[in-house]
Amino acid sequence: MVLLLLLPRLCRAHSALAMSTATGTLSLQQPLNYRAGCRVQPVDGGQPEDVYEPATGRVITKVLCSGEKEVDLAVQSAKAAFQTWSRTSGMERSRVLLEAARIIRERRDEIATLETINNGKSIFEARVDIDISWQCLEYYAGLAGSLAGEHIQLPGGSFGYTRREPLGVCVGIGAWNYPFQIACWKSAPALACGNAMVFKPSPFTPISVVKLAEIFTEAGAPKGLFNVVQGGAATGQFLCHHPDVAKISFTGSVPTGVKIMEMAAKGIKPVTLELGGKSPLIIFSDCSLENAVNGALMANFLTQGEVCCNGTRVFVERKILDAFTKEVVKRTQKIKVGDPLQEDTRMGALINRPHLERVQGFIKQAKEQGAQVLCGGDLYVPDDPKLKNGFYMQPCVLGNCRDDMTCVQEEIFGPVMSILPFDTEAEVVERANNTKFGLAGGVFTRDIQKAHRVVAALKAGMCFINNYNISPVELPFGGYKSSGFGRENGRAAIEYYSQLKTVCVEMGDVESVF
Ligand SMILES: NC(=O)c1ccc[n+]([C@@H]2O[C@H](COP(=O)([O-])OP(=O)(O)OC[C@H]3O[C@@H](n4cnc5c(N)ncnc54)[C@H](O)[C@@H]3O)[C@@H](O)[C@H]2O)c1
Ligand SMILES: C[N+](C)(C)CCCC=O
Repeated sequence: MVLLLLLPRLCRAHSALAMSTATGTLSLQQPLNYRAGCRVQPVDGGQPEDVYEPATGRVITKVLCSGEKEVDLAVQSAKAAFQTWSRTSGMERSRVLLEAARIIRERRDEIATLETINNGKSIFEARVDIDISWQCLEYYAGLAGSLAGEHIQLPGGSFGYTRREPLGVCVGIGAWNYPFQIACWKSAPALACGNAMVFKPSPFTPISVVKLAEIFTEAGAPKGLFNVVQGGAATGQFLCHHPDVAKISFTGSVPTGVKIMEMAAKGIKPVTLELGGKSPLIIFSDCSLENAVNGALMANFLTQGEVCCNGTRVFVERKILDAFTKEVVKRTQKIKVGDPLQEDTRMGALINRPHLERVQGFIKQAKEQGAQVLCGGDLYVPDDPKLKNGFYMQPCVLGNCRDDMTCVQEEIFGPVMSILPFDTEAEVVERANNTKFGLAGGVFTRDIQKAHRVVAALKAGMCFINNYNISPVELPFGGYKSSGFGRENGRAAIEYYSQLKTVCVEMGDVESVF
């Protein structure tokens, strides 16, 4: 049965999906832009682009890319909302964020289902993403009421104080791997600080973020506080160049990050860049092997390996190389690939056909360069006929890798783990840092001094000891080197969505030097 949603303009009602939505059945016709508290069709823009369900390869809707006029309308809508929102107290903002968090929690399954259908990740994981999303809103709701400056005493009873003020209209540009979560990681601190936002998701995953926009409105946010424009590079450029935009927060690839920074430089706009990675995971022989194997799987195979902070360079101390490799291969072969809406599936479909082919190309090149495929790497065609055009592959473990191979140097953004033996701590730290990236890193060992020594030496923004890829929203997340700068989550993100005003107050007479 095809579920057809013909709801052209949805200003009040939240558009609930039937929870029985199954793989291969969803078809959407709702507008995907959101402005001034309503779903709207863009007033200008280019050709519609197909939006896929990766699990089946079906087109589920078309996205209309917003042009310059639509982008301007969205920015003006945000600017108007900013006038009122920026004057509210932190406690008032907190209430809206808490209510939005509550609604997300209530609609967890519905949003997770949409995310799974549009992204291809398993429903099991999508639910975790939605949990992290509402937790993020709750966390910044908690901080909103305590945002404050300081009071500084000066000579003669004079004093100064600082005010933490919002920036204005912030732009969020997202990648396709965590569509809803990325939008929450950006909007929650932005709105908590008193900003308004225009968000542009990836054109591959345009759907779930509009749900977030509806939820903010339903939670009591002023109309226009959170707007959505759709499209790719051209739409993103209109946003970045817009003179009324105060800040750009970007999640995506390094090459696009460079372009974003160049555009932002022209307008002296601050940027947060959450970019790619090729992170090291270091397994010492004194680790718990079971935990290390679990950690390596977590570091490589969530969301079909399409995760920025994945620990894809797995350095294993030679003494345990065989035991670790044997176990990791055995466990990888057991990962259930298939229909992402099935409860027991643990790996769904990659985002689209070109990306699947790109990942396959990396594996082919790895073999040509001397790597050994220890398991997986082939395309996977599920038995279910409705899934036969989906974008599946078997998770892959590569052995016999060297640091100079392309599979070890470049971000593959797919389910491909490279195993690299090492002998000493000094050697592995040097090799781990020998990369242009610096997003994350991990260490497995029972030696607590060694663990802290090694993470201190890693040139990476997010380090894990004896775990990998967990995401408490209380912890700042972001990169070193080419993986970007600025931080999302934690108290640190407040710095990137606010500015400090200093007020100097004279309590005596002015002593003029003239
Ligand atoms: N560090 C992080 O937190 C994080 C999180 C998720 C993904 N990523 C990275 O994202 C990449 C994969 O995502 P992707 O393929 O969507 O990246 P991408 O750079 O192709 O696109 C990201 C976003 O930028 C937009 N865009 C593209 N060109 C633009 C331009 N010239 N001006 C303005 N906007 C433009 C896209 O439409 C999309 O919304 C990987 O490298 C991954 O590591 C990083
Ligand atoms: C939630 N994770 C797994 C830490 C991923 C964060 C976003 C990176 O792509």
